[in-house]
Amino acid sequence: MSAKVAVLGAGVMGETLLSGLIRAGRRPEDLLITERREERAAELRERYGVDVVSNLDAAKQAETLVLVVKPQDMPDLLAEIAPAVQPSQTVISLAAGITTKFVESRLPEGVAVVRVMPNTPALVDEGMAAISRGAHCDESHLELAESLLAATGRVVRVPEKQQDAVTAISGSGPAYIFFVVESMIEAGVHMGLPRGTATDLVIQTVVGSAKLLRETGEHPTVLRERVTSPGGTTAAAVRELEDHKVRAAFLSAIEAARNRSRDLAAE
Ligand SMILES: NC(=O)C1=CN([C@@H]2O[C@H](COP(=O)(O)OP(=O)(O)OC[C@H]3O[C@@H](n4cnc5c(N)ncnc54)[C@H](OP(=O)(O)O)[C@@H]3O)[C@@H](O)[C@H]2O)C=CC1
Ligand SMILES: O=C(O)[C@@H]1CCC=N1
Repeated sequence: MSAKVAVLGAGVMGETLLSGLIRAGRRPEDLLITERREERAAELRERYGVDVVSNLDAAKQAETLVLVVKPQDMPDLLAEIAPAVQPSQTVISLAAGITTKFVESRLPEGVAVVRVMPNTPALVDEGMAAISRGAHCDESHLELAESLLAATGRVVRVPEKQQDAVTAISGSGPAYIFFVVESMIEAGVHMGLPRGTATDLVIQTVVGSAKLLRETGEHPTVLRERVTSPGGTTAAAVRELEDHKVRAAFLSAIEAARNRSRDLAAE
């Protein structure tokens, strides 16, 4: 068995990981991908110079199998690869809600399974991934998963019982930020700013605020207070956000994502 890494299901997240591995210096000949639709397979072959093979061939040829299909497609994928998977291989699942137990129970006894929750900023090497060990993992399997995910950003280890909450925070999180960005741009346009100007203002404000959080290490409340002059504009805005229960809405939204993650394995 070669040291190949196979990405099974190269949609949004699979391609994000694949492109990160190539940017980090992995040779296309050490990578394999699988795809259901021929036109998508051709596009990826052309873009990255990687071989596209069947799921079964990927399971026969690669030492590491990274499963990146939708949770609902996992049972079929696992049934397809199970006859070829051996305990010497490492299986890394990126699917929301799918537990290591779910994967282990559908593969031969003893296969090491690592559960990962990545996010799409990995496309610009600013990803946040959380990894958890399955029943048959040792340190080497976790280090293998870390080395793959570190190609596209930060990696932390979490107990698997935290993965549904992680999914709701950092997995889905970019969507909440984009929702805020869209809302702020629309507000700017509503007040008469050209759309391009509003977009530039909002994006730089988000990037600058994120850097301020990361580089100062200050609590967000402290940073928000620094923006909030007494009796000023920010205080007027924050009062509206509180009146509209935006904080409570975030709590409910993120709990809904967590609950959805819990339900996904049962579908
Ligand atoms: N998008 C995100 O931000 C994140 C996604 N994830 C997880 O990543 C996984 C993929 O999500 P995402 O990339 O958004 O979804 P996509 O639908 O974009 O990607 C899934 C890909 O897998 C293909 N596929 C499905 N079944 C098979 C199969 N049996 N063999 C080979 N390929 C197959 C799909 O083909 P087809 O188009 O024909 O269905 C599709 O191209 C999910 O489990 C999700 O929970 C995790 C974190 C973040
Ligand atoms: O929406 C989803 O289900 C996936 C998992 C986390 C982000 N996207």
